[in-house]
Amino acid sequence: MVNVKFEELKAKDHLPSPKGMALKIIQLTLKEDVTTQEIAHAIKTDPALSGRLIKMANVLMSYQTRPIVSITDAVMSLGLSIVRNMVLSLSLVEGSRDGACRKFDYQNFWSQSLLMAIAAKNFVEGRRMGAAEEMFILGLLGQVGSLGLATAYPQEYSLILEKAQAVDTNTTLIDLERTEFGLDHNQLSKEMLADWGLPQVFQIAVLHHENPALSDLAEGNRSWHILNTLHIASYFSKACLSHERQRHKMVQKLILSAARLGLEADVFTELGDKTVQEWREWSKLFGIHSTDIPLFKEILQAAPPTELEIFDIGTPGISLETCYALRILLVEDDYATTLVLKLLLTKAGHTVTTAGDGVEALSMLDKFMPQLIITDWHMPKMNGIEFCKALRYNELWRNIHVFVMMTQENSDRMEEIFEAGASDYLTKPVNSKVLGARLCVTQRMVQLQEELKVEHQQLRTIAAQLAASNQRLQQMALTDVLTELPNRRHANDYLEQQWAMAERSGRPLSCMIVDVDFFKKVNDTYGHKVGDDVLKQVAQILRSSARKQDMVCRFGGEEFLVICPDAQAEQAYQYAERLRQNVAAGNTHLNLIVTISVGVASKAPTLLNAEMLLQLADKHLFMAKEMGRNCTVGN
Ligand SMILES: Nc1nc2c(ncn2[C@@H]2O[C@H](COP(=O)(O)OP(=O)(O)OP(=O)(O)O)[C@@H](O)[C@H]2O)c(=O)[nH]1
Repeated sequence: MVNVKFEELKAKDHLPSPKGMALKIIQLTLKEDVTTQEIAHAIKTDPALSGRLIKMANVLMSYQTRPIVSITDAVMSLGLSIVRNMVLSLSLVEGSRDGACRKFDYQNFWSQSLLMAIAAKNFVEGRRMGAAEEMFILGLLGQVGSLGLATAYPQEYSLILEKAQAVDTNTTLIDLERTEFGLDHNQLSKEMLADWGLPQVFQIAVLHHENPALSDLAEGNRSWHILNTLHIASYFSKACLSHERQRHKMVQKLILSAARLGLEADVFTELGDKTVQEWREWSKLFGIHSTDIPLFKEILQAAPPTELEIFDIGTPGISLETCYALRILLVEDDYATTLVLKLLLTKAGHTVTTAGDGVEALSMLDKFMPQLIITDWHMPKMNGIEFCKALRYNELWRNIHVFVMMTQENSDRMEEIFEAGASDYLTKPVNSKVLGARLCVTQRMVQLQEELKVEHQQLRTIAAQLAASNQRLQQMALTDVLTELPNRRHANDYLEQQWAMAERSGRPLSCMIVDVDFFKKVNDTYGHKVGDDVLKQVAQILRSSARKQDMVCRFGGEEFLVICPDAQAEQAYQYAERLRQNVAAGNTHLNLIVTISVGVASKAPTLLNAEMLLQLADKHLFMAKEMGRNCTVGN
């Protein structure tokens, strides 16, 4: 449809096109077997064109030390295709300085196109991304469709421009053009470039340069860079030629859009001023007007970009998906790059904090513990490599994931960043798809780390609970439930231990078996419950009467065993007597008179083991019972 419309316009010869000698030269360049001499000869037949071409070649090739003095020289230095496009551009400018469209400002059109051309050339030079001479031509012809509409439909386009200016939005102009002519100025530019034989990548760039988000070019490839450079160059030219208040706002956005292409704020500011200066010089060459524009540094000082404004920079679409939001610390000295990256990451759902250099970043780590740090390589005070090393030397920070951002030129020094401890790298300008992919891997790793941490914590809690319940179980296994005294098993173990120690050290050891007298009677008379209470009270008296190092145990039924380390027979006997008297004097349940009989045994050479010591104590207990109870029998 668009193509049909274009063919119609072309057939009627209504579009601006190279005329006369220029047309002949262009046709000549399309011949496969054409020689440099033939082209040079053809150009020379038009002295005015030759003069402009040599001037233009010298300005474009200003980085060459040797000036271009002849047409042959120009064709040799610039190549056939660039010379051809230069002839085309010069011829168009020459042939369309004014026209019949009343509302179309022809002077301003070429003035802005020239500014766009120089900007495109300089922005590409600044990043070494492509042929600057080609970008110049692309910039110059980038809006040629508007001139085309003004030439083909002077009256109708005048009315449309009037209507569009009333609402003052570009979308409206495009809509009006489509409705009125069946194609808009960008579509017409594309068709005209295609007709003149300019490469397809240029055609796509002019078609989408006002809104690059509409193209489906893969971010980061050459075509994407050409399109976005043209977009910024176009926006730059509009900003420069707009009113002061409007310009301030546009420059802020411009700085941030340029950062997306890897042009840091300082570099971009310098390039901007250089472009304006060159524009004034070039304007003389093309015979078109230029105006005074303040230095970009001054514009920015008056209104630096703020975080709020970054949400409206109209940069190419971003496709970062977040499955797991990360805490990210961004360390970068260029504020424009910082703002743009922060926007990318925040939009993707991550929490982002920023630092201007490594020293500031380190001082922030105690308060903001990031899961990922994205740091620039080149920074003042402490560069990215030193920063990485500082992180890896610290116990608390060594597990933080770190991406180091590097320029294309640094890519051969990549091993340095990994040696310093970086987890990964990003090439500037950061490609949002690459960043998204790297983040996805980091998100998965951080998520696993966090899950592991939780699992470890749960395991530690379970282990602590197990240890506590084991201890309780062990305690229960060794404790008598009724009296809460160590039980017979515990008593036997302890006695064995003490026996072994006494054997080794030669120190004394005694034990005593305590038995409640006539206990059956208590049970029979008062019942089992009262019997239990009496046993508990006797246990209590025995425990409170014992020395620190003695162990009082329930040995079974109404029998207790008291193990007395470091006690001679004599001492043990006295101690047993004291126990017996305390029990007899104790206030027991229902004022019952409770007495005990005690059999004491002390370690002696005739006793070979703990078992024999116990047997002796039991024998003495039996004797005490025989003697009428409530008494003590010892060695
Ligand atoms: N209430 C209660 N009685 C118990 C417990 N363990 C053993 N007995 C009782 O203690 C009594 C011990 O009786 P005997 O062995 O005949 O001895 P005794 O009546 O104390 O007489 P002598 O030891 O000869 O003075 C038995 O009736 C057992 O049932 C217990 O945990 N609680």
